[in-house]
Amino acid sequence: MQERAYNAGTDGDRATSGSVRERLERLREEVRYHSRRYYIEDAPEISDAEYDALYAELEALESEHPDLVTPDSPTQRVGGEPLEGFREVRHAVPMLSLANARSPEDLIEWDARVRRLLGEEESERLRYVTELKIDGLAVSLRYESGRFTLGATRGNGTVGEDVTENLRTVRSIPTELRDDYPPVLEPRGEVYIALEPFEEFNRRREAAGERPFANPRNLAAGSIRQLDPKVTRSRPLTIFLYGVGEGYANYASHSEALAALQEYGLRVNPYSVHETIESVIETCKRWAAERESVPYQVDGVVVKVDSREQQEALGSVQKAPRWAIAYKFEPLAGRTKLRDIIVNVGRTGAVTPQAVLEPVNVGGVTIQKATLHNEDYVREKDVRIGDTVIVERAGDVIPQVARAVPEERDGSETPFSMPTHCPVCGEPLVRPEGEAVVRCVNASCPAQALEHIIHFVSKGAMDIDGLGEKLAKKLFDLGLIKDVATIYDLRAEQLVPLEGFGEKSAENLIRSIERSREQPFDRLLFALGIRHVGAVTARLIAERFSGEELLAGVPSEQLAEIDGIGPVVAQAVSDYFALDDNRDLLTRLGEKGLDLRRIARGAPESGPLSGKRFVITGTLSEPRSVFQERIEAAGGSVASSVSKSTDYVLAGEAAGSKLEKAQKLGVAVLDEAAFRELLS
Ligand SMILES: NC(=O)c1ccc[n+]([C@@H]2O[C@H](COP(=O)([O-])OP(=O)(O)OC[C@H]3O[C@@H](n4cnc5c(N)ncnc54)[C@H](O)[C@@H]3O)[C@@H](O)[C@H]2O)c1
Ligand SMILES: [Zn+2]
Repeated sequence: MQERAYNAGTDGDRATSGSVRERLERLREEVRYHSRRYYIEDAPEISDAEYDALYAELEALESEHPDLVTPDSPTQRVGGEPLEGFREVRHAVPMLSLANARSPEDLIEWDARVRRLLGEEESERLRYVTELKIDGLAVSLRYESGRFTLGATRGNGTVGEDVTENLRTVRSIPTELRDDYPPVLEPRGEVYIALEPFEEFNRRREAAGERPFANPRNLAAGSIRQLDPKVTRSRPLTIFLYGVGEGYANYASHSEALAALQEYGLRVNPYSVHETIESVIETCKRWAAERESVPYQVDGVVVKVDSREQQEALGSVQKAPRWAIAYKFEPLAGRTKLRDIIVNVGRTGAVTPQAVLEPVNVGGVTIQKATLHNEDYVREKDVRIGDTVIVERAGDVIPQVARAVPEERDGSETPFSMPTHCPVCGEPLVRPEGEAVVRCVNASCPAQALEHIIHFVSKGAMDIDGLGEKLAKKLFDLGLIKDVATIYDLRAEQLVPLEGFGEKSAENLIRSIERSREQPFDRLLFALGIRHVGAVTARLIAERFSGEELLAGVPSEQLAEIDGIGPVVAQAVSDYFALDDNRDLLTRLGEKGLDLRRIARGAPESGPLSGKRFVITGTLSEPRSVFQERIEAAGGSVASSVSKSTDYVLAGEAAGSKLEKAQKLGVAVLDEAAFRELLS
């Protein structure tokens, strides 16, 4: 299996690639190879999305040819074999995998099947539980008379590895349960590492000259399947429990079991209960849209039939129960061709290489451009023009080229070299010492002015509807706008003769420019594009200082007194206003009627939470937007960072630095129950 695995999966002309039997065997070999890399060696070579695509192809082909399905096919077996060096543990109740749903339609189909199997009468009391699908390592914990006696990995589902000593080092796994637990209880869950500690861990590793880990899942799995518990202890592992193996019969339902686990002192994955599949779908969609608000890696939502009796009636097929299904989020990675590498001059003069891609759908968004960060990155990753590349979208970060696929090269690919002169103004570029970034330092470089304009009119900034990147460039090239202040001098007559404009659309644009004058001062401050000043920082500054005050000059020490603003940001802001050109710009904007007043704290409206400022952190039983809506409906508001002016922090599971900050500042912290009470 040294042959490059994924070639077969992307083979265009399948009819010529041998008989179905051969193709099946080749796919199986590939899937087996990558399963071994993933489950046994904790060192995957391809992304989950790529693996899932291979697996789906195998499944599809097998379902077309059911007679060719062999019992040793990866579709028929769970995970991997136990590692040597560990004692084997035979699971009393098998630890299974989950069937996948990739769309709401899949869930509807699954619901119909469940109802059909249960029969009409039973279906009437059908309830579902939804939980986030955590990307970590499945383990089973055995408690006898309330004492932790045995911990095991899933292994191949029937036989796992004894990792008791390693699990003892995980602080969120209690050695003793509290309250009245059953004599034998086997809670099951996922050991994982949250994103923040993962990044911190990698930072420290890199500082020590060691290689960083690719993702939290690999680090968590590698840390548990580790022969030396001392190493495990040094890893920021934690656990969420989401089920019970042996001892499950003590509970009438899944949700009852979860509530009990919580009573015993175990950390339970947040969950919510639903009466209909529509409500389940709604929740799945919300989580998909808000997956980035979850402080640990999740790749979907698990939907489970709540009643234990119903679960038993439904039973299992092959390697997964019929009573549960995983709604998978769209992968945030895709594979495509790199057509070209161009360089982009940003509004701070930073010159960054950008990938021009063959359009590819990544997590529901079509991507045509992605960042390549800087010259060193391109060199280290050896990304060449013409390469097949893997593109990733992580959080709200700009898509990036994660790596090239060198196996796909045909020799026509060309390496990239950074230009020596600014592609926009022609001045020589400089690379300040110790920096990875190449810059154009020409203050009158038009690229910077144009980038400023594009940022200024964008959605999060002044939000001028109808004035997008393309049009901004056109107006700039025609000399109709020179800087952001001149946007407000535009007249409809100037627009009408332009291609794509009529009288009506010209007036519409002028109207939306007019409207943008009413944007609050923090938006304007953000729109100016001051280095390091994002939307949140702008708001913090605008709460304290007005435009006039900033124009008069606020010393950086005074800015740094604002909670949430550090010395670097404070310096950048005071530097900005120290420049005549910048002061002049703000003055001109003020003359054009833009609001330079400080924004006062939100005036109280009616409602039990009127005037109260919330920050939401951690994972709650429902997506954050649900809670935000409730807060706003009750007259409160939600901010993204904790400061002295925050009234409450609503904290779910695995709340990180925001919770710490709230505690430090003495801000009241609410859990869901306390929040509900406050609302009523
Ligand atoms: N990159 C690779 O090379 C590679 C190789 C093999 C597998 N994989 C990845 O592994 C996954 C497939 O793994 P699988 O078949 O073991 O199962 P799965 O991850 O799809 O589903 C079952 C597992 O989900 C986990 N889980 C998380 N939250 C849960 C919850 N709330 N309730 C119940 N279970 C929960 C449990 O560990 C359980 O064992 C895919 O995401 C696949 O992409 C990747
Ligand atoms: Zn330039």
